[in-house]
Amino acid sequence: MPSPRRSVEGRPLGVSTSSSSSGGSPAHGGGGSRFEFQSLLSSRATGVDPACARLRASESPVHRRSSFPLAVAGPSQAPPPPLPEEDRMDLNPSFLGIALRSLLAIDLWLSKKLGVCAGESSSWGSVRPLMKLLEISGHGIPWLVGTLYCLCRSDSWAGREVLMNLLFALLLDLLLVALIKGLVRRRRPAHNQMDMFVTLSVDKYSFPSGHATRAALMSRFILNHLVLAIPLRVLVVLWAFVLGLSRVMLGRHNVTDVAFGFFLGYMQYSIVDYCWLSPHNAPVLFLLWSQQ
Ligand SMILES: CC(C)=CCC/C(C)=C/CC/C(C)=C/CC/C(C)=C/COP(=O)(O)O
Repeated sequence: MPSPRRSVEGRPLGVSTSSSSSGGSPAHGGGGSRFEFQSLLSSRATGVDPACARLRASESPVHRRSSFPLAVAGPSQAPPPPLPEEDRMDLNPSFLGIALRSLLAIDLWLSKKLGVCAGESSSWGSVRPLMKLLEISGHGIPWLVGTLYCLCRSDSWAGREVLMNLLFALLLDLLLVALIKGLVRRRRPAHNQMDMFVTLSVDKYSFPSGHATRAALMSRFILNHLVLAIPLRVLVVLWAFVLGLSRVMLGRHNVTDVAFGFFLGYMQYSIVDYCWLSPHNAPVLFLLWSQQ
């Protein structure tokens, strides 16, 4: 009977070629050798060095899971059925889980550190009124009211077209943010004071930041449809960035809420641009509005 080499854990590391060719007498619990025999055969068939294949197999958590019980089980116990190849996919969620948990921990730690205006007594508490002013500048209501007002006052078709699309962009943003907030249901940071100006019911949730989506969407919209001097263009980008930062400083959001909000707002503009409403593709809308 061939004597298999063993690892320090007592697991068979492989069987000799002679035992393999003669069918392989189970060296340790029967099924363990068969498992090794198969891995050696497959490595030879693919032209891989058997030593490397054995090492990889013994390092693989999939292999470890199936071979460990075999090493301790008695010869009378039947080996568990071999794990299907696709079972290796099970490893990804745990690795992804660890990565996500680490990212979440960094996010929470950084957000708490940056939440310097979360309360009046916070280290930057004196800047809080300024941050709240910024909050109003990115709120949905002033933007909606302002757009509707300009739409009523506009006397050119070109102006009406741009404003109609701005209104569409704002409504799309409200809808998408409410939808994602309702689905994800991530709570706002514990250090946040819920003293925001007019909120919807989903605004008790923080992912994504509605102010960040609006900031990215509006700044992209303005930069693409308003002819502005360079300093004003820089100011628009700066406003969007500082508005996003102020959400974390006020303790309203975690960093990832704002980062995803910027990304979503940027993508929303692409949707608006793609579906651009004009008297050609939405004549009813423009006719209805001109009759107001
Ligand atoms: C006027 C028209 C045509 C429609 C009104 C649509 C509507 C339901 C408007 C509500 C606006 C509103 C209350 C928005 C909430 C904005 C807000 C507080 C977002 C939260 O931002 P966050 O950064 O804290 O996530």
